[in-house]
Amino acid sequence: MSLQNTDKVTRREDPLWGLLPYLSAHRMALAWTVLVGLANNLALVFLAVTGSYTVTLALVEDELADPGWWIAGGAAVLLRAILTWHEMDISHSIAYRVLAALRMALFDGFSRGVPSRAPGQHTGRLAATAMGDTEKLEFFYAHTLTQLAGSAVLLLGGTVALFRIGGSLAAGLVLGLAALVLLTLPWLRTNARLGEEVQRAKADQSALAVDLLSGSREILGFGLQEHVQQQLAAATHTVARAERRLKSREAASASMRELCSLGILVAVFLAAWNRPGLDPLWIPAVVAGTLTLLSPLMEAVAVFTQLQPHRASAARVLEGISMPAEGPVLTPVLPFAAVGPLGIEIQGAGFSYGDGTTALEPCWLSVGPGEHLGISGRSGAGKTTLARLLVRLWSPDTGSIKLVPSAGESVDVSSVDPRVFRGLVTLVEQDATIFHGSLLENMQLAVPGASATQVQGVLGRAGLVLDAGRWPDGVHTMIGESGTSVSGGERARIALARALLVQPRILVLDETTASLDAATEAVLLDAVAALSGDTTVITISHRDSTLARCDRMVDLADLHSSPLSQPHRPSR
Ligand SMILES: Nc1ncnc2c1ncn2[C@@H]1O[C@H](COP(=O)(O)OP(=O)(O)OP(=O)(O)O)[C@@H](O)[C@H]1O
Repeated sequence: MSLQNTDKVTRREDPLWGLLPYLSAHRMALAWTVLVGLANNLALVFLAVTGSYTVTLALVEDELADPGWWIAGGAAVLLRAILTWHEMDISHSIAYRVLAALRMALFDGFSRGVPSRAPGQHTGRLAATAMGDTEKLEFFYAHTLTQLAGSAVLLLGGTVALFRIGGSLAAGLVLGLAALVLLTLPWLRTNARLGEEVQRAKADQSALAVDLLSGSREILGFGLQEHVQQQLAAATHTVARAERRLKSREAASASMRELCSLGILVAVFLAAWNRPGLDPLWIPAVVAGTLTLLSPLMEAVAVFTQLQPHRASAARVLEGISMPAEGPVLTPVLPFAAVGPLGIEIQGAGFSYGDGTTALEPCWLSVGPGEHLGISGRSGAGKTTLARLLVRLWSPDTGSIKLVPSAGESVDVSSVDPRVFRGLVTLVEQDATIFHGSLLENMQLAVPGASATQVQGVLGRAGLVLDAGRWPDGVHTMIGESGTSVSGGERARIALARALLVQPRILVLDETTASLDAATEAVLLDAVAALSGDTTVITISHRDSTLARCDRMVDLADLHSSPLSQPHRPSR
């Protein structure tokens, strides 16, 4: 699942093309940018030609050009002013749209595929892809692609125009550009390697920054500040060194391009000079026009030398976007609108992680609608894995998990519309994430639009009373990133309240109360017990005291045989 492993993406297609379908909504805007850029470049070429001609005429012949030339020149200046402003305006707007489209598709992919948390996967690298790679590609699609398309048209138009003046002039341009491409080719591989080195160094730096920020307590606790500073300095140095090498290479490439530009200009000048029948007054205009034409063409060649790092960025983004869902939805999606509590039927469900580790041996279990079941088991038996299968974060490799309504057909969890399913089954884990923001904002993640009164009510049911001393702004009190300002007990109550707000039919609690003292746990268990009958509850815990109030208790180790041969344990 690692984003560094690009094998999963189909390599038959260039990843830069592969991302285009995600931008298809903006294709008209992109095409318009190409047209505007092209018109702007043409206006510049026209301005250079008319300007040079009128100046040459005045200097050499001591004669003012016809008013038509001045009017055309003035119109070109005006047109360029308008087009430059418009180009800047639309290219910024399209850049933001491209960035938003790529990031939305990427975060969709991450949210589908990231729950597996494979060992090679790192939040810092995912962040580097979401921030750095997408920005690089935003520039590519919003500016570079349009620039390349415009340059191709300019090259064609310029060659035809020069050819009409004389074949040797066009030959000077084409041969000069061909020489530049030939000189550039051997550098491509090294440029690509250097570009990728920079991206890799930045991704490593991002991963390190995430690790250091999340481990700040350990850093202080173990007195590792100096070590951390050295690590950061080394990572920064690696990025700087890679960037320096890339920049020097780019500077050398730029010098080579300028040399070739000069060669082309000299060739065009000599060809024009030797062109019989060409009025010498037009020679500076031809050279000026060619010079203006060359600037975007040279930039296009420069872009070509830097395509490979863009390709690598596109491959990483495409891989993120194409992450396979860990809990895919089976088609057809079945209508499921059962009322009342839901039971669960687990039939031989087993699961292995991508690295082949068997996390859960096939197991069988029936939970009746409205039942409160407790599951215990040794550490590493697969309890958390089972909880995540129940809420469809992942899909079982073997067997099935079905929702059982009080009346009507059972339905495989994978066939239920994801939006419907999220309202039916909710999981609360021990380390439930609290997001940066206020208490209310955290609660509204579960139910957007939930009112302050609703939130207060549900917090009260979970045993969290918002007294003014501790919660000065009530539900609007900020609780900080990862819930920095809340205690373990408060975090557990907030997480439970957030789940209760959804009013799920099935509530799965995975060690939710594990870090709480007996009194705090009792409050939470009371809130859970009050659900009995309306909501099916599955409580996973090591502690017998936590499971004591369940209707029935099972040990995960006993579930690996079919229901008939499972050992019988007395109900409460
Ligand atoms: N992302 C992962 N990749 C590979 N193996 C994993 C991953 N997560 C868990 N495992 C392994 O799967 C097995 C089951 O893990 P799980 O967390 O489900 O057990 P558990 O019963 O909840 O354990 P505990 O009671 O200690 O929390 C363990 O052997 C664990 O090492």
